[in-house]
Amino acid sequence: MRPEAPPHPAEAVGAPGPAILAAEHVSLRFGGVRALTDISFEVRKGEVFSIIGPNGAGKTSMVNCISGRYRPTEGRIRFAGRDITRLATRRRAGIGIGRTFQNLALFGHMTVLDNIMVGRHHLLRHGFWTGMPYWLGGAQQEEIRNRREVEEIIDFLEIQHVRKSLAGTLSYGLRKRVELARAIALRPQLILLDEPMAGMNLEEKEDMARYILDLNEEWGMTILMIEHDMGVVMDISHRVMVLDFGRKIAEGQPDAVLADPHVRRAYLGEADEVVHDVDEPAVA
Ligand SMILES: Nc1ncnc2c1ncn2[C@@H]1O[C@H](COP(=O)(O)OP(=O)(O)OP(=O)(O)O)[C@@H](O)[C@H]1O
Repeated sequence: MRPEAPPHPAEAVGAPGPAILAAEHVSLRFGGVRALTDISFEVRKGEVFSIIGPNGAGKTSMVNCISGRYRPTEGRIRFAGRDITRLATRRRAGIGIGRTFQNLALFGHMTVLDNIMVGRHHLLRHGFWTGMPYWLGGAQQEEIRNRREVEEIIDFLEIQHVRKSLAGTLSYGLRKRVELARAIALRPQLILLDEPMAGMNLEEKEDMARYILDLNEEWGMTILMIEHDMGVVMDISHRVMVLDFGRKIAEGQPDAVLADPHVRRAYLGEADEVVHDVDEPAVA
C-alpha cells in the first residue's frame, strides 16, 4: 500500500518499546451477555496494534474499556504504568489517550477548523479564577500556539481546502479525516481508532493508511486500531490480536496470526456466510 515499499512494520527493528498500555484479565458482562472474557494483552510504545475479529467479537467493548466508556466487570487497565480502570472518561484525554469513533461524532454545523479547535481546547485546563492570570498574561500566546498546532494538523491531513467548510457538508472520507484531526489535536501518546477505514473507497483507505503510518512513524504516536479490512491491518500493523466471542484466540505478528488455524476457522466461518448471501440472488 505504501509506494516505496519499506520493510513491513513487523520487521522494522527497534520501533516498539516497553508497554504503554496493558489490559489484565479484563472481563465485561452486560447482564447475561459476556462481551469480554479474561482478556490480557499489552500494546508497546511506538506500535501499531490492531484488534480484529468477526462481528460481535468484543472489539469495540475492549476499546470502550480503554477509553473509559465501559468499566470492566473484572480485571484492570494500565496506561503508562498507572491503573486507569476507574479513571473518569473525560480525564483519559488529559493523560494522553485519544480516540475516534466507529460512527462519526463531528459537529456538523461547525467548520472543520472549529471542530479541531474543540479537541484542542480540552488542553486549556484553567477555570475562571485560576485562569485569570493566564487570560491576562498568556492567553494570546496560548491561542497563537493552539492555532499553529491546529494548522500543522490541517496541513498534515491535507484538509486545508475545507478548513472553513461546515463539517456536515463534507464527503464521508473527508469527515473521517477531520475526526482524526480532532483526535490528534490533543497530541495523545496513544490513539484508539475504531474502524478508521469503514465506508471508504480504495483511494480513501490508502490515504488513511498513510496518515496512520505517518502518525506512528513521524509523530511517534502509538496506535490501537479496530479494523475490518484485513489487507490494511496486515499491511500496517506491528502486531494483531484476534477476538472471537469475547475471547482472545490469537495474538502476534500479522503473518503468524493469519496462518493460525483458530483464526482461519473464525474467519472462514464468516466467509461461508458471505458466499452464501452472494450466491442466493443469482439462483433466484
Ligand atoms: N451496551 C451494550 N449493552 C448490551 N450488550 C452489548 C453492549 N455493547 C456490546 N454489547 C454486546 O457485547 C458483544 C460484543 O459487542 P462489540 O460491539 O464489542 O463487538 P465488536 O467486535 O465490536 O462488533 P462489530 O464488529 O460488529 O462492531 C455483542 O454480543 C454485543 O451485542
